[in-house]
Amino acid sequence: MDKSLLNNNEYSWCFACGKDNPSGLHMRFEIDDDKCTAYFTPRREHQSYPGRMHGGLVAVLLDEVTGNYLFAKEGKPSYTAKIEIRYRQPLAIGEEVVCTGRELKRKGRMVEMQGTICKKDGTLLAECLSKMMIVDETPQPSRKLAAGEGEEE
Ligand SMILES: CCCCCCCCCC(=O)SCCNC(=O)CCNC(=O)[C@H](O)C(C)(C)COP(=O)(O)OP(=O)(O)OC[C@H]1O[C@@H](n2cnc3c(N)ncnc32)[C@H](O)[C@@H]1OP(=O)(O)O
Repeated sequence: MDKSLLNNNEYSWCFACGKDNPSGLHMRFEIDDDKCTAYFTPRREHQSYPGRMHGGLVAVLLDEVTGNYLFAKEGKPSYTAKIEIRYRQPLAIGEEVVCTGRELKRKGRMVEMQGTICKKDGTLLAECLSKMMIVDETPQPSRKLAAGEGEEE
């Protein structure tokens, strides 16, 4: 993959992985031939009921680790068209988890992905099956965001 893509300012505000997003999760990834891996420790601000990560944010982890695999492999964006999640056990606040995204199969631009989140001992906490549509968008040229851009008045 062209690593400059990840430094492109157009992508650096992604809620899950953008380095410039102060409210984001700041996920980081390792890309192998057949999978993408991310390590993440939920913090208190990610909580729903006491001690457990919000389910919507668990979905973000799964969506991102699968989407990032394709982003790295294809060098262009893919949009989530469908995602189905099985929440098996809570993600505990303060306990690191391992997120993994893999491609299952593809037909044309539509790719079926599998995502998992496990404890470090391998216990499965959550998993997803998703469909992602690869789009033929050339990444936008990198540009410096003007101060305050994207913020509400
Ligand atoms: C910074 C780096 C970050 C990297 C990681 C990112 C991870 C996060 C990803 C996201 O958050 S993406 C944002 C959330 N998702 C969206 O905003 C997607 C919104 N939906 C769309 O934009 C469009 O619906 C979509 C691009 C998914 C598809 O539109 P298209 O115009 O390209 O396709 P079209 O609707 O013409 O359908 C093409 C084919 O796909 C099929 N299809 C479309 N959606 C489907 C679906 N959901 N399930 C099954 N099939 C589907 C459709 O039936 C059709 O089949 P046929 O070719 O056989 O006719």
